[in-house]
Amino acid sequence: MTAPPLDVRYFADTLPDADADLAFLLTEVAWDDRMRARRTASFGVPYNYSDQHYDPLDMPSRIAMIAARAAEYAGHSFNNCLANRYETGDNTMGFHKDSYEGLDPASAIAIVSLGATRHLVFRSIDRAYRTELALEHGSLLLMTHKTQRAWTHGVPRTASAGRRISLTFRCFEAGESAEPSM
Ligand SMILES: O=C(O)CCC(=O)C(=O)O
Ligand SMILES: [Fe+2]
Repeated sequence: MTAPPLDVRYFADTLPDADADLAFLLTEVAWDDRMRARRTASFGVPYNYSDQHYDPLDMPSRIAMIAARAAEYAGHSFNNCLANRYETGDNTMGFHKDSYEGLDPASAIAIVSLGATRHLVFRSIDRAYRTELALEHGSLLLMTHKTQRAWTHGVPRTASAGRRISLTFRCFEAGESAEPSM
């Protein structure tokens, strides 16, 4: 048996001003407390994520600049940013596949990381294979649709990890999420 291809690309040090980006996100964002495992926020087109609905919200210019940066690496633009705030190593994300419902199937999903390094663990759908990537401050990871079909991913608990924020960028087709708000 061989592991399915893990179609991801990792880039270190992609942001010119990562420390200021982190400071901005910590202080200027209205974080949502509806999820138990971590806090979230959504910018751009409306989004239904993990059973929660997020209304449309203009991207602040600092986030729009990071989206533009991610677009340079991905080769296409992004119109939603779902931010995750992990206050300590006890904040986690369980294994899941990112849904491509409403997304351009040819687009990538980008994860920009700020703050403490956390590991993104990938597990093949048949659970036979496991691999992980350290997501460092200022890094960018691109994942394709193919990756979501063959692997799940998650951010496990990490003893004594410091604060981390991830910005996940998605490209919804026609600027609309799968289930537009009424
Ligand atoms: O925080 C991370 O790096 C993982 C984010 C993620 O997988 C997601 O938002 O779907
Ligand atoms: Fe994900």
